[in-house]
Amino acid sequence: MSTVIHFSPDLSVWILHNLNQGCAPTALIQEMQAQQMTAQAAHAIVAAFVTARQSGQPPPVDSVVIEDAQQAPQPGRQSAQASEPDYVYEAPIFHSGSTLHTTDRSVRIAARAARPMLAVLEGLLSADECEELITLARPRLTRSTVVDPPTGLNVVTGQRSSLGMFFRLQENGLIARLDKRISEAMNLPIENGEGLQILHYPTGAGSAPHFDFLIPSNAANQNSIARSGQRVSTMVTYLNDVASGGETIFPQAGWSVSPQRGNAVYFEYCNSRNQVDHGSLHASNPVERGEKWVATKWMRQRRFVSADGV
Ligand SMILES: O=C(O)CCC(=O)C(=O)O
Ligand SMILES: [Fe+2]
Repeated sequence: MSTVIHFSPDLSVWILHNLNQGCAPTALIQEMQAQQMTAQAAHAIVAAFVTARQSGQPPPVDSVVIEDAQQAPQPGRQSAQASEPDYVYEAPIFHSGSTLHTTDRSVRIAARAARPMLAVLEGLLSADECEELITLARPRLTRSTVVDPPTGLNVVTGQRSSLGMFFRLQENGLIARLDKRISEAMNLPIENGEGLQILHYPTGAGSAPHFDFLIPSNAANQNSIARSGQRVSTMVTYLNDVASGGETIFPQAGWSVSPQRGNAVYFEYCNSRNQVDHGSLHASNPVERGEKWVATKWMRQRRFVSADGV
């Protein structure tokens, strides 16, 4: 199910003007909320404009479509939507400080943001580890054909789509070492992690804006949430340098993270009240030149148990 949010030409002109002036998207969202628009509608509209700008696409004309999972306001439901509590930013799960120390590697935190909570890590993986992951994953890649916005999985746009595969948790020595290091960096137990996912984006491929958390109203997610709890955080590690394009973008934060081999972007989006942060919306810009490889780790609230019980 999806909902169309219409907006006026005046609003469109206002958003474009302010973005061109360098206004922060969050400031626009706040102003729209001050004008009685719901947080969800304001987020969705501004995110659509920012995403279009960052990916060189034309801006939306007079409407945006959002999934019910994003809890879109519908005409006549404004008051119900307005009363929905905003996401409460609690103390991050993530480490504080400018360097984090895992068992076998110290990793520098190059930058961080609070809302959404995200951080850029330098040198989480060595160049050799990145190469080894690509070598092991390459023969096992399958096309990411599932386009499923409610789950945030494998959502691919562009003329070509990405290819992906999953390693089983600790399936060999290298993966065990990396599962341990990445879980330490994410400050959660190794068993809360889903198996490491490798994605390969050929030239032209990217991913559409999506959330990584599971949408509880989606029947397909309910069993998974019952088994392992919600997803709470993501670590995307870049396995190669991309000649041009392929940035991970966070439209609502106005952030764009360049893919650089061994570096990673971390973000979290679920608090102890089980609220999920719609500010964690993100996408991969299409790869303009070269190719892009990433390793993604998703963490759950509890030990991860897959559909087949392992
Ligand atoms: O490739 C990226 O930059 C983002 C990957 C991503 O969003 C995901 O794996 O969920
Ligand atoms: Fe994602």
